[in-house]
Amino acid sequence: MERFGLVGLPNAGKSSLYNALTGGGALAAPYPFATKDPNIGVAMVPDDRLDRLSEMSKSKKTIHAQVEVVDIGGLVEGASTGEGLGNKFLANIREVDAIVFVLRAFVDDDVVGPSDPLEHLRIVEIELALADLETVEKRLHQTKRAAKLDKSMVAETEALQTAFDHLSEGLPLYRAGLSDDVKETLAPYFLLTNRRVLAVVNVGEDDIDSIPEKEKLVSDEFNNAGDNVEVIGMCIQMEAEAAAIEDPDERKEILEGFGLGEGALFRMVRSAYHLLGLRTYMTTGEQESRAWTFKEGSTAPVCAGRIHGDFQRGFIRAEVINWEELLALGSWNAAKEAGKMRVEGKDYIAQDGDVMEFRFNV
Ligand SMILES: Nc1ncnc2c1ncn2[C@@H]1O[C@H](COP(=O)(O)OP(=O)(O)OP(=O)(O)O)[C@@H](O)[C@H]1O
Ligand SMILES: [Mg+2]
Repeated sequence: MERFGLVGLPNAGKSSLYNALTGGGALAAPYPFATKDPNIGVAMVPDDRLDRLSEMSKSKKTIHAQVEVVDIGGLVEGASTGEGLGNKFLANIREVDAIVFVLRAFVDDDVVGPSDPLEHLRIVEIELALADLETVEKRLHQTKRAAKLDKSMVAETEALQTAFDHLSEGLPLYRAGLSDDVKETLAPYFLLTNRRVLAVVNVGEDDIDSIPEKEKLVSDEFNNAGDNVEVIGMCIQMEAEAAAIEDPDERKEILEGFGLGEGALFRMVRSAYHLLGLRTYMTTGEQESRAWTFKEGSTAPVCAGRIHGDFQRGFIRAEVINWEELLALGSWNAAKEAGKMRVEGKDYIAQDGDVMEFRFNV
């Protein structure tokens, strides 16, 4: 399962966001370092397309895609050299697929810490870049020596040198405009900044109207990050309160009452999912309708393998139709009879929103 890691200063709202996403019971408290050990939970990826297919098929079960969320302790200036919880927490985020920055913009005198999201961003970025610099420096030292004897080490050495140059200027790698080749060469080092970032700007309850403005403030700051970064503003406190309500209709009412529309959590999970290059295909039937996650560009057999290895090994063909088209036709059988079902082979590149059924033989 893909993992998102929440990163930010103490009291930024990480645990509150974690609770809102996972329904989990992480301690959210108005003092720094409330979180010491990481909380790990599962968040559902909401998808209206799946709900509608499930309704069409009168499915007994509806199973949404899921992602894992990791809530870690707050980081402070000097974390990369051991301040606060120090380097320990950095280890907790090395293995996440995407980093979510939680940047505080709410003002509350009872909750210590700055309320300027740009100050939060500055500290978080410096600490992550410094941690990466340390990793890169150590490794560069070794590969430089090795490259003298072994020419196959040259590309790696060059990639590390490029990373070193950017990081030593305090520039996180997602802002450095690295080529795909360099990025890939660096991938085995699990660098913290060699990946995409979703930044959540956490505004106060009385400040909902300022969300677009705060989003822009932070987006502008990321102007050299290209499409490696997405920014989303929300009031985590209110989103968390709404998310705690079990009844979906009641929750909707509360969100609308707050003036929050469908709520920002759904939007956030979808953005993060998309940012990671993750896509969804669906299966639907009387037993269940289910969303399956695949990496953009995957072939039909790879998608089939998400269900079961045998589906991939013994793949023969896939029957495919776009979800909206299927919905308009009303049922799988109707689509078949109308000749709208496409038969695709092993080279087919799956598309987001495909509904598929696989034929296989093992
Ligand atoms: N948008 C908001 N407006 C007002 N208060 C908020 C908002 N978001 C979070 N808070 C409050 O701020 C405090 C800190 O939140 P939380 O514990 O989630 O932070 P954290 O980032 O997990 O901190 P730590 O790093 O110490 O674990 C909590 O009391 C929480 O209720
Ligand atoms: Mg916390």
